[in-house]
Amino acid sequence: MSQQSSPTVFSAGLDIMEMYKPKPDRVKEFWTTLQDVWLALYGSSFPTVAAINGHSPAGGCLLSLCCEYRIMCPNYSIGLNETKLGIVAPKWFMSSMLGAIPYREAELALTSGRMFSTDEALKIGLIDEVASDKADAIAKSEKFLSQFAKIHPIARKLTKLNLRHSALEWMQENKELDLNIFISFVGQPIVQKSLEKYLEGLKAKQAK
Ligand SMILES: CC/C=C\C/C=C\CCCC/C=C/C(=O)SCCNC(=O)CCNC(=O)[C@H](O)C(C)(C)COP(=O)(O)OP(=O)(O)OC[C@H]1O[C@@H](n2cnc3c(N)ncnc32)[C@H](O)[C@@H]1OP(=O)(O)O
Repeated sequence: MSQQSSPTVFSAGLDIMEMYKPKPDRVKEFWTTLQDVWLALYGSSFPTVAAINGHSPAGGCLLSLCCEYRIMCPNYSIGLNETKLGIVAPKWFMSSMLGAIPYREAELALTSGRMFSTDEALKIGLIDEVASDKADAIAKSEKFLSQFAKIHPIARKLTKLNLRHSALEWMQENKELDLNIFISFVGQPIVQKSLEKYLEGLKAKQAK
């Protein structure tokens, strides 16, 4: 459950203003912080559930994909919509999605930057359950977690971390490479132009 300033947003993803005209003194910290959050959450030895009580685009969707189980409230949207911004979901965003939905669904979703409604997300397996509201999402999360009381904690932890091993190992070994890809990618004029257009679209939507 994220504690957000907007009651209808679980997480709006990365701050686009950090990628639009990025400041050289901030960009490294920005990206390595995200890498570290992913490593900590995706690689957590604890069982994790995302109670998604709001829209969850891109980085927001990624946060939920780090968890083993996703419960979402109705009438929100979720997905890795990066291509809609003219950017590319990094390899580890993609592998997080592939841990939840079949390759074919992921390919269609990622290439089109599709955002799914709660019901659509349930249908493809991007979320595991629908909750009627925030309290129900918390109750369902507790129910999911309580099943592990009967499972040996070391057996559960090693099983989870073995399943996630190759993605985690890739990141641990390639943090610097991944950072350099990010910096050179967002620095391209064509990418900056796309982000500018996307931001204009957000502002125009808000002005309506
Ligand atoms: C080979 C190459 C390999 C690798 C490439 C490397 C790197 C590139 C990949 C980087 C990965 C990126 C991940 C991301 O997370 S990108 C961010 C994606 N997020 C979005 O698209 C969300 C956009 N926002 C919305 O859809 C809506 O705002 C939302 C969240 C549904 C809420 O809607 P609503 O309540 O109606 O609010 P408004 O739309 O009116 O927005 C209010 C206000 O917030 C600003 N805003 C919204 N989201 C963001 C954001 N993510 N960053 C910055 N600002 C945001 C919006 O513009 C409004 O601002 P204002 O100042 O006008 O109040």
